[in-house]
Amino acid sequence: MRTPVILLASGCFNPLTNMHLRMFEIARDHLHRMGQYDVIGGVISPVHDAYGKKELISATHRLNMIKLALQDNDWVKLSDWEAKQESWTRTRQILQHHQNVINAYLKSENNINVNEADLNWMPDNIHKQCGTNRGVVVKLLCGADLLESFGTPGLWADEDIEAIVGEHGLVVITRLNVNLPEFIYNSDILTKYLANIMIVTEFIRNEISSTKIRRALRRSESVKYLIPDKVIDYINKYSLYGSQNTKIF
Ligand SMILES: Nc1ncnc2c1ncn2[C@@H]1O[C@H](COP(=O)(O)OP(=O)(O)OP(=O)(O)O)[C@@H](O)[C@H]1O
Ligand SMILES: O=C(O)c1ccc[n+]([C@@H]2O[C@H](COP(=O)([O-])O)[C@@H](O)[C@H]2O)c1
Repeated sequence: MRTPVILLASGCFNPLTNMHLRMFEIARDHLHRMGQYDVIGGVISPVHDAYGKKELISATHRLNMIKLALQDNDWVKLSDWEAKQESWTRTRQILQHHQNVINAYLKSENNINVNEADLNWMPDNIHKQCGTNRGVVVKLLCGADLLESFGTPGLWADEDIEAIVGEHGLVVITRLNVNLPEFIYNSDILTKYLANIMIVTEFIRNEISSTKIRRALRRSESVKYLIPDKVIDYINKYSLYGSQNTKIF
């Protein structure tokens, strides 16, 4: 029997790009082709404002843009749990929270109090898709650069990396200039849990990044077809990313 999986992408989404949405599609295709997993949902979890990364705009705006971008998406949902915590939360805790909540909910057959915020990111027809006996695994969906950041000294705790890879698992999308097999080979922890790391090769190479989108916006260059139209309208409306009086349609 296939294991039900939710793919969770945590990051800045500053702003959300078409590549963020595409990551979910290619990861789901890949996992289904492998035959071992049943991807029952996708979750986008934008980072808390307190993460404090340069140029990070408020979570309110980032959440609103994701909501607009997902309006026509029938399987990827927004989770605002991380962004609404008191402060920044480690990725390990985010994965654990989502996995615990969904499994408790499934076991209880609706009889526990799940708060509104958590109901919002759960897949539609979750009971039908999973029944009560099949535990859902929440896997971290990320790009190769995020995996590479595991090697930045002092950034991630070793025990967190071990829990993320060992208890959840990674689905990693290739990115230009990152040699994933070599990076994994050089890490003892990653090699130990190799079976839990799925590498998804994006053959239709595409280097859209939020950094490049912000740069284009600052320079009044068009970002159409790189981010969803509704997100462009929102950026225009609130003059985000230095886009005042610019032509970004
Ligand atoms: N072009 C891409 N290819 C593969 N993965 C990507 C790509 N763009 C973003 N991602 C992944 O999406 C997740 C969320 O990323 P994030 O919001 O930090 O996007 P980003 O575009 O890399 O941001 P920034 O340019 O601001 O650093 C991360 O796991 C990141 O690796
Ligand atoms: O959990 C950790 O220890 C941890 C350490 C560094 C980064 N992260 C997460 O990694 C995500 C991407 O960060 P960044 O800086 O690459 O945009 C963001 O969601 C952070 O919360 C998480």
